[in-house]
Amino acid sequence: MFHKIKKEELTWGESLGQGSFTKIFKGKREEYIDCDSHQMDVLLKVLDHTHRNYSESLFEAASIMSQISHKHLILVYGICAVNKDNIMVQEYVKHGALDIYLKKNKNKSRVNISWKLEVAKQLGYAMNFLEDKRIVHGNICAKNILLTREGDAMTGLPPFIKLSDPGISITILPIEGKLRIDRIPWVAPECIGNPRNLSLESDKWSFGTTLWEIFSPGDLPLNSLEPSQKLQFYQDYLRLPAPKWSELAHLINQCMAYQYSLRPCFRAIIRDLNRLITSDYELLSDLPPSEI
Ligand SMILES: Nc1cnc(-c2cc(N)nc3[nH]ccc23)cn1
Repeated sequence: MFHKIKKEELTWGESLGQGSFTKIFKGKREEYIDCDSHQMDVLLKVLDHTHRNYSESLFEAASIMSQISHKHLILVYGICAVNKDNIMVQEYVKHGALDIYLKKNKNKSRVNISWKLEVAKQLGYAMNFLEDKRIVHGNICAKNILLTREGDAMTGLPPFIKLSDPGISITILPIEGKLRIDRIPWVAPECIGNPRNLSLESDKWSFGTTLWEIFSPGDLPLNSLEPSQKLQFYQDYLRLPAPKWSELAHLINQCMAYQYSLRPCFRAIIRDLNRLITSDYELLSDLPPSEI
């Protein structure tokens, strides 16, 4: 299941904010290797004990990911139980979540089309790895993509991302609450009525929404809609505003097919992303990012 971490190994640092049922802190973990002590930066994800049933879901999701290792998946070191709180100890990823990073670097030349395509392709590799292992993530979105390396266009050094754990699964979120509706348009339509429809196919829908996020200039999809309007969006089989780059729009719409059996596998998605990378998108590159 999980490696048990002693609280004496951990030093608590600054608060980095909070998720739906979690508080996150930067920290350090003292590790002894061959009698030498090593301090490493870690992220401490605390689940407040008032939501104990959510904690099982949080740790179950993370434990699935910690049983596999891939360069584009977050590393979970283990769990530390302190008093009634459960703390997940993860590797610390220097540049944080992609959604914040995209907003902060909206008009920076560094975050150009090839940068975004590279990030999308790396996410595709992580998802293809999970698909091959028949592992459903369940919460693919820019907020759960972490940036290990910003990359440098001058030296041609690409960015490097890691997919974070999915956090609380929508199968746990109560339908009466608006938390599940709030996840529209990331959560696939078939999962709104019955979250147990969460599947490898629903991850493809979320990948499409995340592609849209990566290429939109820091906007959130359907951000202006009320929860009831978000539901209506699915009932009317509507689509997100298409980016001007028609090949990209086509790939996003293929992933976000309402008929889940029509969504492409990640091997095909990676092939299509490679085609976008080699296409003459240079023609687009003189457009401002918001025009893609
Ligand atoms: N596994 C993770 C997850 N998030 C971070 C992170 C890094 C940062 N620079 N600012 C942040 N603000 C919030 C979270 C965070 C780091 N590692």
